[in-house]
Amino acid sequence: MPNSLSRLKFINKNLLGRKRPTIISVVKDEEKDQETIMSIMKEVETDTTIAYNEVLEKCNEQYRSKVNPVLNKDFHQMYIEGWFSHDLPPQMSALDASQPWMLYWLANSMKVLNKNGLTDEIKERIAEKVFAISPQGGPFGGGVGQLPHLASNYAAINALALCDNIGGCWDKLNLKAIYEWLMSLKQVDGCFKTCSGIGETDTRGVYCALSVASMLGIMTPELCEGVEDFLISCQNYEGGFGGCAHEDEAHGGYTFCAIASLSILAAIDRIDTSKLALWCSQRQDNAEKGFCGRSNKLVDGCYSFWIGSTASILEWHGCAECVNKEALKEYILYCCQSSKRPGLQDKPGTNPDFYHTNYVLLGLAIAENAVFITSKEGDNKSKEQVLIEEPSSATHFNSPSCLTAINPIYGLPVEELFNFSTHFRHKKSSCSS
Ligand SMILES: CC(C)=CCC/C(C)=C/CC/C(C)=C/COP(=O)(O)OP(=O)(O)O
Ligand SMILES: [Zn+2]
Repeated sequence: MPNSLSRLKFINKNLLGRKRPTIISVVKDEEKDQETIMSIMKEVETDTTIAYNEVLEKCNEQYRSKVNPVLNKDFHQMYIEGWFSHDLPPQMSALDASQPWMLYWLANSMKVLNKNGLTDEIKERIAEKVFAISPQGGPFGGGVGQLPHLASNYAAINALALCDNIGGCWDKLNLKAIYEWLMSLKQVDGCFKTCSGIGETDTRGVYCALSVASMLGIMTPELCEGVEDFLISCQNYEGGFGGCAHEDEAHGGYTFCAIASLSILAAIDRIDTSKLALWCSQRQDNAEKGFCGRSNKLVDGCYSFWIGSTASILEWHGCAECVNKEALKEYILYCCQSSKRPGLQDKPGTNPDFYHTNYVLLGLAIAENAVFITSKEGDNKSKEQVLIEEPSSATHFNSPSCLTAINPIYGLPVEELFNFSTHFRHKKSSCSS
């Protein structure tokens, strides 16, 4: 035993870099049956179990303390208006490479809360800021003088989609430059590098590339070549998707990127949807009620969108409801907002931020606003196409919080997405005629 303990300590310290102490329990030979081992497992206390119990206690405090809370819409709207009308404090300089993200998160949160909430003045300022980053009309980096990046380019295009073509800003986009840049990032295995030369490759990049290309009407067979196969290879034994191929750990964020991309490619039927649905349902626990992003991790409000939209897309494709939307709504209303500070948060006791405000609101909008798509007879359009091209043929059940209807694939309001993509479809057909 002393030998094996010191060997374990050596492996942990030098090979795995773990800081936690190793706990060793001696099991007598006659006790070595399944049950004894199970009970030892339950008794082990680790940083993970301590953190889990602390979070659960904080959630329970919220569930005990309030009676049927509602979404405090005016309060959260104040949060967004406040950030649109003040300079960012110096401690937010860490977000310097995420400027288009901040525009998208804030503008989108406002639209979800109130479809008329963005003033023309704010829309003009958003467009001005986006085109200051790339006066050539894209592709876009995270700020002035920064290299174009798939994630910031995605956020910049989404932010512009929320601006109703103010000042003709949609026509300033350089579709040719964006398309050629996307093609230059393509890799032989079907995914995309996030940035020329130094970028990483995973399902996030694929989603950012396909989302933008499909909205701008610049999807081509060349752009999509090998993408489906790459995405399919990211589904692992758990049923969810990792960021990379072949058994990378399944994670809510990467799973959303894969499933939304496969949905854009109308290729959902090429994956194991039942296993994915089961994995999604395993992300939700009866106790906390919200979703976690991966096995044995903590509940977090942003997965209300990453997992919630994955579940919605699966439902469109005939899977039974695999998450408990009522429980999720409770988590959001009880645990992701506080009466002390406006904005939405990850979990009780954390601070609200732009990212969580957007994704918690999107998660609530999707959970409350079921969208059913009915294809017309003889119509060979995919459900995704129907929703983008003819949102009026989708039925929306009004949400109790009266939130704007959201397209789960794009994380944008159905109406704005329709107007934006229609603009580019018309442009394309008038150029080719
Ligand atoms: C459109 C686009 C680019 C989407 C990105 C989606 C994505 C990958 C989201 C994951 C974000 C996240 C909270 C990671 C945290 O990992 P963690 O280890 O801190 O959190 P965990 O403990 O919840 O896993
Ligand atoms: Zn989060």
